[in-house]
Parts: sequence; C-alpha cells; structure tokens
Amino acid sequence: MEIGIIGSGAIGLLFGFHLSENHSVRLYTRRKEQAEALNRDGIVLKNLTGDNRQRKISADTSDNYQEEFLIVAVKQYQLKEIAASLKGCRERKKLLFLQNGMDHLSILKELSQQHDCYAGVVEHGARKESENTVKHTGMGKTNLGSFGTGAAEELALQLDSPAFPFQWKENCRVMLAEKLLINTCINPLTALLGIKNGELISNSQYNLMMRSVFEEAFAILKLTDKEKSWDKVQEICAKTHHNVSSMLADIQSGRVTEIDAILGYLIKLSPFPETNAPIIVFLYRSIKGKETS
Ligand SMILES: NC(=O)C1=CN([C@@H]2O[C@H](COP(=O)(O)OP(=O)(O)OC[C@H]3O[C@@H](n4cnc5c(N)ncnc54)[C@H](OP(=O)(O)O)[C@@H]3O)[C@@H](O)[C@H]2O)C=CC1
Ligand SMILES: CC(C)(CO)C(=O)C(=O)O
Repeated sequence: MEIGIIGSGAIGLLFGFHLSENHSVRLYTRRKEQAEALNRDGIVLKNLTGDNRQRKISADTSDNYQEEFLIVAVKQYQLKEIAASLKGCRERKKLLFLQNGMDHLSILKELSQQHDCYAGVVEHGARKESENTVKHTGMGKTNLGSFGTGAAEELALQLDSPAFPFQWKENCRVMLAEKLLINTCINPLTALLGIKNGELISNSQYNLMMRSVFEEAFAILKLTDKEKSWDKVQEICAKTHHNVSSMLADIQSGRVTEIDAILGYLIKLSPFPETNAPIIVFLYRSIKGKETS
C-alpha cells in the first residue's frame, strides 16, 4: 500500500520505520531541514535493548498529499492547518488520526463528509531524539476504529505485522474514551506534581487524588464497568512506573501540552463543570497556568 504520514515527530518516525517494511511510505514534514535529513540519512530506530536500525525513507514538505491512505501524526493542537489542506484534496482519502484525547472528533466529523476517517489509539511509547532518530520506549499495539463507515477491520489487517501490531476495535468512541480516561487520570497530576507515573500508585495520598479525578471523568464519559476501568488505570501506572508522562515532559521542556484535547474536552462535555467536575477544572487551570508561567 502507498502510505503518507503527516508529521514526523516521535510517532510519525516510529510508524514510518515499521510500516516501510511492507509498504511504500512517504513522510510529510513541516520543515525543509528535517525532510533533507530524512532523505539523506533515512530513519534510525533505537529500541530498548540498545539496537539501532536504519531504513531508507522519502520525505517531503509539501501539503499536496499524494497517497490515498494518510496517517496524521501531529499533536491535536496542530491539526487545524492540516485539516484545511485535507479539505482541499479532491480525491477521497482514507485518513487515520493518532492523537490522544477526543477534542479532534469535531475535525473528524467535518472531514468524514469528504473522506473515510479512522481513529487510532497508540499504546507504544516513543521519543524523538533527533530529526531522523526515534527511540521506541514502550512496545504496544495500535488500536484502530472507523469514525463513520470506513472498513476499519480490513485496514487493520493490511497494516498489521508481528513486529508492529494493529488491532481493529468495533466501537471507536469507547476505544478513545477508555484511553482518554487513562490520560485524564495520569497526565495532569504527574505534570502538576512533577512525579513519574508509578508514584500515583506507590504514594497513597497521590493515589487518592487520582481516584477523585477518575470519579469525575468516569461520570462524564459514561463508560461501563467502573472498577474494571479503575484497575486498568492502575495497571497502566504500574506498567509505565518509570515513565515521565507526555504532559510532564511537555511542561519540563516548555512546550504546549495536550491539556485541551484531554481535560478541555471533558469540560466541554460536562453541562456544569464548575460543580460537577471541580477537580478537573482545577487541574485544567493548573496546567494552563504552568504552560504560560
Ligand atoms: N510519543 C508517544 O509516545 C505517543 C504519542 N501519542 C500521540 O501522538 C500524537 C503525536 O505525538 P508525537 O509524535 O509524540 O508528537 P511530536 O511533537 O513529537 O510530533 C509532532 C510532529 O508534527 C509535526 N508537524 C506539526 N505541524 C505540521 C504540519 N502542518 N505538517 C507536517 N508536520 C507537522 C511537527 O513538526 P516540527 O518538528 O517541525 O514542529 C512534529 O514533528 C499526539 O497527539 C500524541 O498524543 C500517543 C501515544 C504515544
Ligand atoms: C499512558 C501514558 C500516561 C504513559 O505515560 C501516556 O499516554 C502519556 O504519557 O501521554
């Protein structure tokens, strides 16, 4: 399959490396220097065992996306510009969006009138180390569902490989909401307290704080099986106990966070956030404040 990947950060490079094993992949970058580095040196993938692998790739700064299948791997707050270019495409495309959070669903809704839209939940961990180097910090799979009528099961099968698994999920909204619940519980608290994910379970006071956030978010998202969801949140904290969450990493590096995609979405969804979700509102303001201080 011919695949275009828009955005060559941690996730774009990780997907580019693995998918180019069985498919023809082009990376679309924002900056010319990055496209030049990728065309010259290929993608370097570092894995947890310390191995480095390099693969040739072609990269381009154009927004005239040629491929029928495009993976969108930019941050949620960078989507607007890309959505405008995608609206300008005359041919029908298959678009897979990999953003955390759920605030991008309004963009998917608009684009799905013109294209087949899919959403993915990435369980891998990845960190960009240079223009063409990515470190695979956590092995997982990518869950994929259709936002509309696209054939997600078929797409997941085409992309799936033993080294880089994809799994079809029938209910795209539930898939996204379950990941949103995890990011809601872990990311803002770790960023505010300056702690690694594991401390949210090893420190009993922080664990009680996380449970309070969980209660509010669970009620807003209207998910089923509360205790199973709580166990899942705790399991992710344990599995990623050494991780600096993406939100803490963003705050430490002075970058904008994805707080709007995560808590901002829940606040919009809640009819009376100040009274129904006061802790979520408090956390939202804390992270917004940290972003600007
Ligand atoms: N990293 C991870 O482990 C995980 C990430 N995710 C999700 O995946 C998404 C991407 O994350 P991640 O890869 O870490 O983010 P990065 O910030 O590393 O990458 C985003 C990339 O998009 C590029 N970009 C921005 N605007 C454009 C544009 N108009 N055209 C082309 N490229 C553009 C940026 O370019 P430039 O460098 O020039 O700014 C940057 O390289 C996020 O929503 C995140 O929540 C989900 C699970 C795990
Ligand atoms: C699951 C978790 C919390 C792992 O760190 C994550 O997705 C993130 O940091 O954004």
